[in-house]
Amino acid sequence: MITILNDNFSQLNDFLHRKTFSKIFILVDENTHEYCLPVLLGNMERDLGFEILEIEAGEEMKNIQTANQLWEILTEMQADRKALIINLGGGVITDMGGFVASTYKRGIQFINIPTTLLSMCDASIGGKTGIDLIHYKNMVGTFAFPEQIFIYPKFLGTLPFKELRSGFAEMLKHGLIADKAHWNQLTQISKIDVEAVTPHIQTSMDIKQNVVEKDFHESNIRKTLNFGHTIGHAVESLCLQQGNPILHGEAVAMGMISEAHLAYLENLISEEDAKMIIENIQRYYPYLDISDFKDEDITALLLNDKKNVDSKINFSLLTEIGACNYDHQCSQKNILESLSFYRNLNNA
Ligand SMILES: NC(=O)c1ccc[n+]([C@@H]2O[C@H](COP(=O)([O-])OP(=O)(O)OC[C@H]3O[C@@H](n4cnc5c(N)ncnc54)[C@H](O)[C@@H]3O)[C@@H](O)[C@H]2O)c1
Ligand SMILES: O=C(O)C(=O)C[C@@H](O)[C@H](O)[C@H](O)COP(=O)(O)O
Ligand SMILES: [Zn+2]
Repeated sequence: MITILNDNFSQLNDFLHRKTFSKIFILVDENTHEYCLPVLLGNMERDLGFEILEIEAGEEMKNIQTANQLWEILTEMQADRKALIINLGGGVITDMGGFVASTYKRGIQFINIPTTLLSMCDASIGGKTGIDLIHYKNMVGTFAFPEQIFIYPKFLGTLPFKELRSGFAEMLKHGLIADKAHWNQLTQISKIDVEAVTPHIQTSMDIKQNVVEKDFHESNIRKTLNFGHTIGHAVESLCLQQGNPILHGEAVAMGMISEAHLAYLENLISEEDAKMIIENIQRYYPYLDISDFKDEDITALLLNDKKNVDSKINFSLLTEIGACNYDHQCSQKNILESLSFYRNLNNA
């Protein structure tokens, strides 16, 4: 269940009082500790005891070493099966905290309080938890629903612009795969800022939740939420491997451009639609230099995508603006052409 919080967080206090938790752990990173924790603690009723778990910020922390440290701390603090983890942060915190909670003592309860645009509209919803393996994105994880998701849009007030823009990419994705009107409204935004994006958060959350309700375990339609991620994740992984991480939404924006062109090459959408989608995404996102990455390096990662079966690369591609297929296999020639199309945008 998703709740938009009042300014006094009364729904959160009600939830915490209704259920009896043996201990409450609040997972934060250094930035959500500084900017969001004081707001949460200022509104949480005093009789509720808690412990703070803090990790460094960034995708590089979403790994087994961090998970292990958190499992060890929970053990040292004698967290039992009635303990609760509150994930207060962006997608790294909700993915990591959800993973740690869903595996510790075979699963304890957790709630998500997302603090980035990306985690409000996407990562905190749907129960995909996980960590990266070496540089491979989200290779180890669980499907585990949070008990509740509490949204407080005012947290966005301290979010850096690049992070806001990163989350906007997943919102654009929601419009492209499922709701043309959402896409049309988002693309009317000339400057991404909190004021412009906030009115669209609810629609974007609803799109994600609707898809997840139909297919929690990603057997079919949930794969559409992976549009832009097949190529996007490969590029994000390579950047992570180089020690030069990019933001998830920046990778998804790049992936959506390549995959929109790929959908055109595969005769799924018209050239005109592909061009319109690509030009709009380019309005918001600077060109991402992938010239260092060889086709073989990208293809090797595509071959490990989680949607693949029998060593065949399964794409989720647009069939129109507002609709997306899945399990679509493309010719190798078209995949490589979509990458070279992206590289050439630099000179266009
Ligand atoms: N599970 C899912 O369904 C799902 C969906 C999309 C993305 N993801 C994952 O989410 C991650 C990306 O999430 P993200 O973009 O939220 O990144 P993030 O968690 O790294 O947060 C981005 C940055 O903003 C800081 N921050 C967070 N809230 C803030 C605030 N209110 N004020 C100031 N700074 C703040 C963080 O400390 C961090 O430095 C990736 O690992 C991606 O794979 C998961
Ligand atoms: O919730 C989903 O399903 C998604 O695919 C949403 C994506 O935006 C998100 O990045 C997700 O973590 C990708 O999952 P993965 O299974 O490709 O790792
Ligand atoms: Zn994503």
